[in-house]
Amino acid sequence: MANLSNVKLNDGLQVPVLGYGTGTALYQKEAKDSVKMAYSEAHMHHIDCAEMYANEESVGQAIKELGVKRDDVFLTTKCGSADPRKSLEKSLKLLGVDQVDLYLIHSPELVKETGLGKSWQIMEELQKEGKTKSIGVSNYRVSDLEEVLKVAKVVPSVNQIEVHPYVYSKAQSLLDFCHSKGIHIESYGPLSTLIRAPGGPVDPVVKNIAQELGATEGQVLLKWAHQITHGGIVLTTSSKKERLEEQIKAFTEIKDLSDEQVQAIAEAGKQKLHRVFMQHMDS
Ligand SMILES: NC(=O)c1ccc[n+]([C@@H]2O[C@H](COP(=O)([O-])OP(=O)(O)OC[C@H]3O[C@@H](n4cnc5c(N)ncnc54)[C@H](O)[C@@H]3O)[C@@H](O)[C@H]2O)c1
Ligand SMILES: OCCc1c[nH]c2ccccc12
Repeated sequence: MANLSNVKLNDGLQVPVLGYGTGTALYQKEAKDSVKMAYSEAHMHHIDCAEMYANEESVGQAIKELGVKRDDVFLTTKCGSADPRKSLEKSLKLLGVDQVDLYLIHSPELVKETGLGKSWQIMEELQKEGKTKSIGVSNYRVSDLEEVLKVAKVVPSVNQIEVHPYVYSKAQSLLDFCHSKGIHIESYGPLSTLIRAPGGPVDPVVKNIAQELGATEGQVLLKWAHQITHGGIVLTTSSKKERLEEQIKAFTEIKDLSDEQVQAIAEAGKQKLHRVFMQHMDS
C-alpha cells in the first residue's frame, strides 16, 4: 500500500493527511483494539484523541501494546477544561507518553473564564516546555482567532472544525481567514452528508463524481474536505478494517477532484444547512 502523504504545518511539523478519530463512534468506548487495528492493518498512524472522549488510557494501552517507536505515531489530544496545563498533564499520564505531537483547545467555550488570550499563552508555555510539539485550536470562529492572535507569539498551527458540504456556506469565511493566516484546517465529520443527513441535494452530485472517478461516495467526500480546505488534514473513523482501507485509498489511489467537481459539491451543499457538532459555530 502506498504511503499517506503529510501536510506541513506553519511550524514545520509534518502531519499525515488522514487521521483516525477516537471521538464520535468510539466516544467513551474502549479504543484499544480499534486503534491497534487501525495502526497495524490500515496504516492509520495519526490518531486524534481528546480528554473529553474519555478513552485516552485505552489509546495509550494500544500504543504500548503495538510496541511502536514514539516517532512512528502522530498523536493529537485536546484540552477539555478551562486549564490547558492541568488537562495536558493528565492526558500525558493517561496516554503514557512524555509529549504529544499536537495539542488543541477543544472549544473556545471551555476557556471563556480563563480568557482566550490567557489560555493561548499557557499553550505557548506548554509547547516551550516540550510537552507538545505543536499547538492549535478547535471549533474557533474568526472572532475567537482574532482574540488569540492579538496576544499570540505562536500562530495556532491548526483549527480543527466540522467540514462537509452542509456547513460549507457557514464555514467559507473561516476557511478563508485561516488560509490567510497560515492556520491549517483539520476537517472532522467529513462523511456527514452521506451518513448523518442522507437524501439531500449533495447526494446525487457526489454519486455522479464517484462514478466519474471510479471512487466510492465516501472517498469523494474525504477528498472534497481535503481540497476545499486548501490541502487540509481530514479526520474520519471506523472500527471496520475494510472501511479504513477505503478511506486511506482516497489519498493514495484516487485522483484529485477537478476544480469544477469541488465547486459542484460546494454549490449543492449551500442548499442545505446541517451542523452536527458545536452549535456555537453558527453564533
Ligand atoms: N474537535 C471536535 O469538536 C470534533 C468533533 C467531532 C469529531 N472530531 C474528531 O474527528 C473524528 C472523525 O469525526 P467523525 O466521526 O464525525 O467523521 P466522519 O464524518 O468521517 O464519520 C465517521 C463515521 O462514519 C462511519 N463510516 C465510515 N465510513 C463509512 C462508509 N463508507 N459508509 C457509512 N458509514 C461510514 C464510521 O463508522 C464512523 O462512525 C472523530 O472521531 C474525532 O476524533 C472532533
Ligand atoms: O469532539 C467533539 C465531539 C465529541 C465527540 N465525542 C465527544 C464527547 C464529549 C464531548 C464532545 C464530543
